[in-house]
Amino acid sequence: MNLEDVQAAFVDSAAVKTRALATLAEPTLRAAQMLAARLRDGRQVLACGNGGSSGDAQHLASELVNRFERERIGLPGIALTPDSSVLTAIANDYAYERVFARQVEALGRPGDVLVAFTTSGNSRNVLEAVRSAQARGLWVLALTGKDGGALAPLLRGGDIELRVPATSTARIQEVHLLLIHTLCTYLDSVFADGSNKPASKVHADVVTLQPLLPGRRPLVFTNGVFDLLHRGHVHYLQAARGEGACLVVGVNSDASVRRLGKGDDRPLNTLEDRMAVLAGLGAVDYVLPFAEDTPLRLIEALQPDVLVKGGDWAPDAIVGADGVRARGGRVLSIPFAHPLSTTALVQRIRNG
Ligand SMILES: O=C(CO)[C@@H](O)[C@H](O)[C@H](O)[C@H](O)COP(=O)(O)O
Ligand SMILES: [Zn+2]
Repeated sequence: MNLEDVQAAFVDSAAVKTRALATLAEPTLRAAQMLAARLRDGRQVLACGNGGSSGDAQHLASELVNRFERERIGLPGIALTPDSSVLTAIANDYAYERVFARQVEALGRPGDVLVAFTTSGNSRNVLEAVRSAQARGLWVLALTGKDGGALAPLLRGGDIELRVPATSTARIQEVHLLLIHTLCTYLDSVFADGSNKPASKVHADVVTLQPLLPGRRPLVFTNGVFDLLHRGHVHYLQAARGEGACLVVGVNSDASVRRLGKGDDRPLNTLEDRMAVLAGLGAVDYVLPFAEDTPLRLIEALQPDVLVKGGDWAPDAIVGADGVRARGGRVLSIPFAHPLSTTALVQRIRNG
């Protein structure tokens, strides 16, 4: 090896990073957002890989538990690679393929994250870990390379693969380290205010909510305008929450409220304000908007176990009822125990 070879290694590494920029910037941001949302929600990160990738798993865990570039709270990151007693026991008593999967089964809880490092996508113990993680309701973030190997087709809808566009294991690993640091920079920005406040209840889209839902079933969904929150609303939302383990409320966007014909000046409160008020209720776990006339898209994406409407809706008239029932779910109409309508309230205020 001469000086030119050394220079070529630098140039090659830089070229791979430049190529990766084109394909990986957007999914890396999405992965960072998912990771932050889960950590905010009290979930933990497990990480695994072989050889250089085992170092990556430990590198990530150390930066989560300790800190990265800014002062922030410690975050729960566990590398599944460094405990030789655990590794040798599992490899000896079961098989080497099981060394990570067994730990995922022992330590992982629904909603946690598995970060799987494999440049080929073919390490069998990493594949087994991914299968175990999926079976337990963990979200999988896979850092791969080459053609994604056998791991890529294993991944499901919500999972994310960051595949480095290169074939050399070393070059792929060099980008994996960049990805680790980029994820950590994002986590710094989220947690550096010293806060460990829980995940925001308000979501702009179902995509950021989805990762927080594993382990939160039966999932209850309801929807409405909630322009001026009154006692009837609060009572029915509490009753709805009582039907399951998690209540998601879909809220009509301002334009979608205007299309309901409640009056030219409605909604009185903006979508942002209406969602913030709902998020303040203990009964409400998550709030997200829908811009269409009906919340059907949200219902199809969330697949609730219980679909609820407040007031005098006949269950059969509730949008999405057929799909929920077809999946074995329940559809309920919860009458307002305190029948106050926002429209009537507005009228009374206007009339003085
Ligand atoms: O660090 C290196 C090569 O740069 C090696 O230790 C490399 O990580 C090992 O060969 C691994 O077993 C490769 O596994 P994988 O990336 O294909 O999952
Ligand atoms: Zn290496």
